[in-house]
Amino acid sequence: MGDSDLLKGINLYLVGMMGAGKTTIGKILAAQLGYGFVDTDAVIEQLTQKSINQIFAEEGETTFRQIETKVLSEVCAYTRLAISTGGGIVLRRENWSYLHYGLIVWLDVPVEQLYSRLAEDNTRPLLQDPDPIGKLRSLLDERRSLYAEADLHITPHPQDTPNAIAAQVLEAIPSVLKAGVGSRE
Ligand SMILES: Nc1ncnc2c1ncn2[C@@H]1O[C@H](COP(=O)(O)OP(=O)(O)O)[C@@H](O)[C@H]1O
Ligand SMILES: O=C(O)C1=C[C@@H](OP(=O)(O)O)[C@@H](O)[C@H](O)C1
Ligand SMILES: [Mg+2]
Repeated sequence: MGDSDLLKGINLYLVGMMGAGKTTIGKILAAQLGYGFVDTDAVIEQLTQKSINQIFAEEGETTFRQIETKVLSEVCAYTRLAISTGGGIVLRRENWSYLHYGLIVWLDVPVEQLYSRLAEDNTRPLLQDPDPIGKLRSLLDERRSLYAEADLHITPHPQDTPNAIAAQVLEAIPSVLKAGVGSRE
């Protein structure tokens, strides 16, 4: 069953750290809203025909960030999408001008949990570091105040399933819509 009128067609953007569950929960939210689903990393991989690891290794993070901004600038022109972003989308000020066309949701998950989810995962180039937990901590320190610019701040409990977290997001949406989100005023 789709809750298609909840957001009145406005896009929903998930932001937050690597491993927060943006890709996983974005898919569930899209289905529940009756929206399309877009993952900016997946679009970047399709467009370049390279994995995120390959782009970082062969072209560097700056080029990745340029492509990410281009993809976001194009995706934001559509409506009725749930969009899972990459964890670093908040870094470029220009990206906020696109994100703010929609409702921005921060999935705020503790570093220990991010680490336990990603410890065996080698698809996050920024975590290919001798001290991945320290790296997660320092990235979160740099980004916390940026994530906090989101319209909605969700702090799931460690044992919450993706479905339960999606339900928390849907439940919280009406309260923030009253604040005029999506109107760019
Ligand atoms: N609520 C959750 N509980 C347990 N595992 C989760 C949860 N959300 C995501 N995961 C797992 O954590 C990993 C990272 O999730 P992902 O959706 O790719 O995060 P992100 O896109 O934010 O980096 C995946 O293996 C996913 O299955
Ligand atoms: O936090 C980051 O800077 C990044 C997060 C990744 O996406 P996820 O947040 O979906 O893991 C991906 O965009 C890239 O590896 C960089
Ligand atoms: Mg992701």
